[in-house]
Amino acid sequence: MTKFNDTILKAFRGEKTDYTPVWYMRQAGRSQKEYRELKKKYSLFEITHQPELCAYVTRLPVEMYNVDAAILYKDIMSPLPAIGVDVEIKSGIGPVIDNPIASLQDVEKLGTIDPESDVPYVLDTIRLLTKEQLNVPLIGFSGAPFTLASYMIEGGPSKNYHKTKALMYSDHKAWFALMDKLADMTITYVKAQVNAGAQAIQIFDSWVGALNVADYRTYIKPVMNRIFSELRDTNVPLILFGVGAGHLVKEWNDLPVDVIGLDWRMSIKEARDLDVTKALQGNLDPAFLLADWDVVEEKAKQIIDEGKAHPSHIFNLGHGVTPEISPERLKKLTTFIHEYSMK
Ligand SMILES: O=C(O)CCc1c2[nH]c(c1CC(=O)O)Cc1[nH]c(c(CC(=O)O)c1CCC(=O)O)Cc1[nH]c(c(CC(=O)O)c1CCC(=O)O)Cc1[nH]c(c(CCC(=O)O)c1CC(=O)O)C2
Repeated sequence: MTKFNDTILKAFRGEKTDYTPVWYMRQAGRSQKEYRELKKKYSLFEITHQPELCAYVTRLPVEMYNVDAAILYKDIMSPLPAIGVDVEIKSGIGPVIDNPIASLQDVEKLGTIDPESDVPYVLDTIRLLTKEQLNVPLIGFSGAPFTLASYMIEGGPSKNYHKTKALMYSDHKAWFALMDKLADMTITYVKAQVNAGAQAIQIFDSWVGALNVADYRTYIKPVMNRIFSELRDTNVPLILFGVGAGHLVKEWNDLPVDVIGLDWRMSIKEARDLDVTKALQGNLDPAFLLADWDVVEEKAKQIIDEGKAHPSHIFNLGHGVTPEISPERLKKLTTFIHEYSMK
């Protein structure tokens, strides 16, 4: 195995690096033909329950694109069955939950997670990857309470989160009990991933941008503060990411996180102009990867240049790789980022 490359860990910690490190959200799976072949035989949950296979899927993009980190192949829904949520991933729909949360009684029925007995395959995959297979860091992850709750209350993906917000606004007891249960689950689950070997953690609060700043402060910030404060003890870098959450970055900058992940709606410079001091991760709109190469290069240069104005930037997309993006494009982009940022 070649020498371990810890460049991205330095960038996560806010240190200057020789080049801009890069990884892509949803880099595993999606457009790779090796993965698509596997998906004809196995569902996401079937892959994640088999550590050798799951490690293979996690490694594929590292080997194919030469990215600076791996992210464990699994879904933000993966820990939910352990606490009593009947979740299924339906093709063409996404996660579907048969027993949605509607009241405090529903919240009280939720259990707790014991990672070693509930998700041993997740921990075994991490051990396999970090002890034997990878020469770059492995990022573990969890969904955040608001984003997980949105699926648990709506019963599946949503456009407007009306049921979620209705519960949040009208039943404070149920809402805060749910946030606490999901925070406990997240903390225990993430700590287990770190103990198994994960070297950084991303918390996906993908849909929290649906809230305004005042509601974020009232209903979400305290629980996120608790999660990150408790996770600080793990000593691994902590990344927080959300979609359409530019209006929340000042709030995020107050939290004990190391890195803020931006989607493409707010530039790196705009975030810096708001006095965001944390390391920044992002933020090429994945749609660029379907455009002509010179357009991609132009935009990537701008992002790298803006990132370099401050010690630490980690290149990423503004959200996940989509299935139609070609692996060759991602490989070319990675090489370009590495070479251009070294100049
Ligand atoms: O996004 C999709 O693929 C559509 C369905 C969907 C899933 N989870 C979901 C959604 C969105 C929604 O419906 O609200 C719900 C979901 N999963 C996830 C997030 C966080 C985020 O991306 O902002 C979210 C919420 C936000 C979002 O949809 O992007 C995280 C996730 N899913 C997944 C991964 C792992 C990976 O892609 O390597 C990861 C995270 C790690 C990473 O960024 O790499 C994997 C995943 N989830 C899912 C699938 C489809 C499985 C199948 O069809 O059998 C797949 C695999 C694939 O894309 O080929 C199901």
